[in-house]
Amino acid sequence: MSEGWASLRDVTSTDEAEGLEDVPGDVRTRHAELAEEIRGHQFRYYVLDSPTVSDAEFDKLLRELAALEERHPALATPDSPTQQVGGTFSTEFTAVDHLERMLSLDNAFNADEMNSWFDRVAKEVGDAAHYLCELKIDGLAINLLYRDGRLVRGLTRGDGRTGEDVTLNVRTLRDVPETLTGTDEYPVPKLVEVRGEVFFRVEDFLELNAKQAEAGKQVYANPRNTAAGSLRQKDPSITASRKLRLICHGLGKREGFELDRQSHSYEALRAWGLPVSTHTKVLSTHQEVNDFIKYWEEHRHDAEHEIDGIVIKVDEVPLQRRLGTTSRAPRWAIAFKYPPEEVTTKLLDIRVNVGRTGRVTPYAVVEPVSVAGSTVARATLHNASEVKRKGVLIGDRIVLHKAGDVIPQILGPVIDARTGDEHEFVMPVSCPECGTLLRPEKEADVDIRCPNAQYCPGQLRERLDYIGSRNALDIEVLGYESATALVNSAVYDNEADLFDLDEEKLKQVELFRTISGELSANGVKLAQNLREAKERPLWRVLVALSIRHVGPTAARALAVEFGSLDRIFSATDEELAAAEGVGPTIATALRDWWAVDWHRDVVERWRQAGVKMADERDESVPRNLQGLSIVVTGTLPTLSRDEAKEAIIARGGKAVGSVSKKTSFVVVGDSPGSKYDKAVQLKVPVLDEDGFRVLLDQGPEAATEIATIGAEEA
Ligand SMILES: NC(=O)c1ccc[n+]([C@@H]2O[C@H](COP(=O)([O-])OP(=O)(O)OC[C@H]3O[C@@H](n4cnc5c(N)ncnc54)[C@H](O)[C@@H]3O)[C@@H](O)[C@H]2O)c1
Ligand SMILES: [Zn+2]
Repeated sequence: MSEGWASLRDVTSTDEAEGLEDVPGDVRTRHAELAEEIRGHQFRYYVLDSPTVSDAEFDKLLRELAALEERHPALATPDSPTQQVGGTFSTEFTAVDHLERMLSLDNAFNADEMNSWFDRVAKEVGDAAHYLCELKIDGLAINLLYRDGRLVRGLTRGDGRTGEDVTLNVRTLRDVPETLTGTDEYPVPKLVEVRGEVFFRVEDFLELNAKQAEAGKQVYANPRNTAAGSLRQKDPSITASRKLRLICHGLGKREGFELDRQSHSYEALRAWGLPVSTHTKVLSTHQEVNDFIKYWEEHRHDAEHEIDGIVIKVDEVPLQRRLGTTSRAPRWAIAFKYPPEEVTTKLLDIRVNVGRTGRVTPYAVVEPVSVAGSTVARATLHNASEVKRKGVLIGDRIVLHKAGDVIPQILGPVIDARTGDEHEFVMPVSCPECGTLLRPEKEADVDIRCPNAQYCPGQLRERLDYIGSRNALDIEVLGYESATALVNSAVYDNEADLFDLDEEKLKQVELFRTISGELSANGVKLAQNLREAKERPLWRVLVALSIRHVGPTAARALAVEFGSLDRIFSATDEELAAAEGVGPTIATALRDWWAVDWHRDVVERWRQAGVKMADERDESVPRNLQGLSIVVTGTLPTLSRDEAKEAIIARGGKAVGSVSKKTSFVVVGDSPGSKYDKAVQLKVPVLDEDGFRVLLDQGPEAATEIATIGAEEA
């Protein structure tokens, strides 16, 4: 069990005899410094809505403090941040006392800490508890006081005893009713303090930022702090202009009614006309709770708002009373916190990279940092103007964001952490790989490129690496390392040479040679792979040519429509435009590409080497999926994802990537993830592989009959 967590709850019941004067001086100093630093962060977070460290770093400081106090319990005086509800209040607002204290929550960061909490609950009240599991909304806490069903006050949490009066602001939220309704079962109460969270839905936050950007204003860094800043406005009309939302998750002082389950109080809240979460569940076993935690960790971004964890509460109010509270948090609840998605780290350098199409993009090298469960050392910056827009300097402390599998992103600098030693990034004027002067392709382009496509080693390497990728010819041995070695060797000048690489030639490349001068196992494999790759379907060959805008989707469409490379390159603009998903941009790109001499030479040399440049069209395949959009997700039992897509396109359908109302069918295999959930939510017909085969063979009507829709399937 973690020490920090234990101390948060155990300090009051300890019987250690050490007094404050017995604590070594250096420990006392460290404790005082740490406490001071924490208070500073709390002030910036709660009062200024502008923290300078990430939540994860803040939590780490708090835990360090708690660990000191566990070793030296005398340090845990009532004014220590470990013993208090975190906040404070600003003089901008009138300070008003809560009728009943607002508390914080204790945290669990892993399964062990969760188990310790379960054990503790069981020890106090036996195993009888039900667990109310909720999303931990990343917003700011609010306390609404209703007297005889009328809203009389809205307070921020403040220090838990006293909050800031934000009644006028709260009144502008459309989720906050002025008067409560009631039902027979839950009549309007005489008095109730309602606790909830004010937040931005992700969608609304992005919209707000889009508007800011459009108006040329600074975008907001994160929804939580923006929500806090939006609510705590002197001018309520500003609050009113933001789409702030509310979800209620508890009660404070109450008069004139009694409820024996926390979950019943949510029914009451709903009956009174207050919003509660639809994701809440009452569960009875530890396993179920752990599954809930795990489920939401994987589906963290499926909620309409940001979440930073799960809150687990003992549902029975009498048991809650028996468990009681510490000075800062209830013992009957715990917050399971997920790994942070936002951290701060140091921006060590900004370098540039030359891409497959010559685009030169800056990227950030950062001090390695753990975020969203993986270690990040690099982040993309897209282009020079983005570096400017973000306002980051080399040497800055920066805020880094990473969600799930998405590429890490720099949000901006921590201005207050600047020392004066930082310096501006300057975009190079010439290509770092070949020295050619960089320039935008067209005057208005933000991107600058190396125009030396035929000889730039950077571009050659990136293109060759791409040729080997799963998107293109799918050649296992042809990865970044092989591509680099080939480009640096005498046997490869450009793509034209690719299919001439046989055993003899590969033996001349150091990477593919053993110490005794033989061809290595990888070399043998590469030669073999290249021979096999000559038989790949047309769309893969087309992708391998690295024509701008012609990725797998467009290439598949072109292959189905025209059947051969010759026909694609000799098609008129009208003919190209008639192909599903092929627009004028792609038509122009194809034409521009073909106009370059050495490009045509590549095609010619590949042809001579025996690369198949046409698909045999199987006329027996019916075009029975025309006009349909089909999503394939998860692992199908026998078909690969690519095979499934090819089958769809061959029949005139569209294989699309994301589920929307316009999707005709969603084909799901094992572990389908959020696309399946979305299909259920939007009531899009869902097929398994068998159903998919019916769709391919017999068409949409037959498939609709056997599809499952919405909640029909468990
Ligand atoms: N970055 C900084 O400088 C800085 C400074 C201070 C605090 N913080 C961050 O603020 C948080 C600490 O604040 P805290 O004391 O409010 O603790 P907390 O946010 O960990 O938990 C308590 C709060 O969770 C909220 N909550 C959300 N969903 C809930 C639900 N379903 N049920 C019950 N409560 C729910 C409540 O408003 C409650 O007050 C930490 O995440 C900490 O990192 C950061
Ligand atoms: Zn170059």
